[in-house]
This record gives sequence, C-alpha cells and structure tokens, in this order.
Amino acid sequence: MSSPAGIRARFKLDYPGFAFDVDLELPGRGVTAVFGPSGSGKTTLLRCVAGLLRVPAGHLTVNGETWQEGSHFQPTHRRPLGYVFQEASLFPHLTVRGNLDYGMKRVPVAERKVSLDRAIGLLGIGHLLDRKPEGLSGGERQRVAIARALLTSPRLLLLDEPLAALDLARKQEILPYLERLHDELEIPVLYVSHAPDEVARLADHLVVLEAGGAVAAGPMVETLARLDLPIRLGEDAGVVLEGTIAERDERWQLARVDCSGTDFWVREGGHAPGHAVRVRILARDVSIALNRATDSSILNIIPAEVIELREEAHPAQVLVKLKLGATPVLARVTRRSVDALGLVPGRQVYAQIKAVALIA
Ligand SMILES: Nc1ncnc2c1ncn2[C@@H]1O[C@H](COP(=O)(O)OP(=O)(O)OP(=O)(O)O)[C@@H](O)[C@H]1O
Repeated sequence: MSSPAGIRARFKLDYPGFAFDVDLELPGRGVTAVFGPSGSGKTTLLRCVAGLLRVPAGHLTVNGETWQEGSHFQPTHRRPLGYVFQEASLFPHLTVRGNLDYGMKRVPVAERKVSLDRAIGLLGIGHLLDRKPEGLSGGERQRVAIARALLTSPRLLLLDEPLAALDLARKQEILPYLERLHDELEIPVLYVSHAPDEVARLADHLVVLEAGGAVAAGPMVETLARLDLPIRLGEDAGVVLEGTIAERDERWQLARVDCSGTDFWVREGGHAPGHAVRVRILARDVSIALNRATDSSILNIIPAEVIELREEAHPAQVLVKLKLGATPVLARVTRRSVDALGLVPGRQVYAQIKAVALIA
C-alpha cells in the first residue's frame, strides 16, 4: 500500500528538562515555516527528520516514502534531502564549481532532477563559479550552499535559519532567491526561522513549537488569524494574505491587490498587474464601523462579518476576527467599542483598514 502525499512526522524524545513530543501532518509541497522561541525544539525536529537524531519510536514518511517506522531507520546519507544550516559548510579547498559538482555527483545521472544550470540560475551564482568560499560574502556562501543542496535532487529541503548569520542588507539580497525557489521548485521545504519577515514572505504553512510540542500547525493565513494563538509575525498580531496586483493607479501611486476576491488598495510597489504579492495587515490598523463612512481618509472600507472575539491581556482591548468574503482579518478595538457597536459573532460590519503593507 502506498502512503499518501505529504509529510507525516511523529517523534518523541526525553532529554533531562526537555520533553519533545510532536505528531505532524505537513503538506508535501511549498514552504513550511517552523516557528517558535529559542529552545522550543525547532532544530531537534529537523535533526529527527534528517535522521541525525534517532528517536526509538519515531515515524516519518515523505511523499509516500517511509524513512522511519518501527525498526526501519533510513540513515541520513540514504535520505534524499538537502540540509542548509546557519553557517554554510562549503569545502574551503574547492571552488564554487567544485562544491557544486560534489553535490551533483552524489546523485546518479538518471535521478538528477535539478540541472547545474538551473541551480546556478535560481541562486544567481554564475559569476562566482571560479572563486573559493573564502572569497565570498556570507550571503553568497549561503546561496552556493543552497544550490549545492538542490543539486543533490532532494525530495525534502531542510533550511535551519539559513539567513540568521547575515546582516539585514545581505538578508534582503538573498530573500528574492529563496522566493524564486518557493515559486519554481516542487521540493517541499522545512524552514526554521525566528524572523517574522522571512516567514511572512516565504511560508505557506506554519508549525508553531513551544517547549517541545506543536501548539499549532496549519496553512499560514488561517493559522495567523487564530485568536487563541499568541503568534506575532512582527510587532503585532495580524494576517498575511496572498494576492495578485489587479490594477495600478499611477496618478496616486497606488495598486489594487486582489486577495481571493477581496480587494485592498496599497502603496505602489512597482509590480505589474498579474504579479503575485503578499500583503500584511496588522490588527492595530483595522477598525470597525457599522456603516460605510463616506467622508473618511481610509481607502479600504470593506463589508465584513464578525466571526469571533477574544479579550486581550489588557482588559480594555479585544481582538476581533472578521471575514471579508473568504478572507480573515484581525482587528483590535476597545471593549467599550465592542459594547457600543454590539459586536457579536455573525454581525455584519465594515472593516476600515488604515494600512496594508505590501511585503513581497
Ligand atoms: N543532546 C542534548 N541533551 C540534552 N538536551 C538537549 C540536547 N540537545 C538539545 N537539547 C535541548 O533541547 C531543547 C531544544 O533544542 P533545539 O536546538 O531543538 O531548540 P531550538 O528551538 O532550535 O532553539 P534555537 O532557536 O535557540 O536554535 C533545548 O532546551 C536544548 O537544550
């Protein structure tokens, strides 16, 4: 019997003072961000998946292939995966080309899925091929390390804080390459990161770890919109939505973004109509009205339904989940406003969205 597509990972491990116990069903494609505080078990999860840690009663299948079950344990070198850590571990005596060849030659010709040219093109490293690692910047080294991992034709890519050692400028330089991988490759990626901006730009799916357990796992949009989770991608609760540029308004330097049928006006980002983008809407930028204001400075006033309310740590404030068509958005309002407007689940209102940030 063949196993279904997707990744099924079940691991249980007891260190003194740290119990790790996860049972995850993850999609077999796209980027799954593994998010959580320091010491929550993110690297432990990746090490279990890679087979670097052998957990006695673990289970792992990746898109139909069983890598661990009962006494069956496929050792790391027999798992078709690419692993890139915080610090790229390139061979210092080999040129970039030599490092890439090394990755590629580990795979028989018939099984190669990513060609040398493709990997070089995706990561933009064609001009670096004759250099040695010591002559590369941190960002360039990481790009070479990712290209080398791709050349092993992995069926799973594990990226453990690949940008953490880089400064902001280098991060900004490498993120577009990671976005290209996301858009163009079918290989599923588990991406450990502390950085909200990386997660917001790259992830399709989120796993949130806390003290060795998964407190949430699901599609990014829905998971960020959950009121019972204290996830903050950035300085506030909020959602990240995927959409496409529907229209540009050159006169006012604005663009209309269509997110699953709900339109938002945003500041222009130079993208042509049809371009796929992500937008971030923070709860503090959303207010609620019972009627559509006609004399407001707010561009985005959208019919919405109240779905759920949850009191916040400060008793004056309430977080409200709204649905704008199929699109969830969070709003932060005062408890007094909840009372004054009679906000209860099912109530039809208008979401007034002051700022929508175009993030990629
Ligand atoms: N070999 C070990 N023996 C005992 N405890 C360990 C061992 N390896 C890891 N731990 C503990 O397991 C916990 C989780 O570690 P892990 O590296 O997975 O966390 P993390 O979420 O990746 O953290 P960070 O974000 O700081 O990298 C930590 O408390 C760590 O001290």
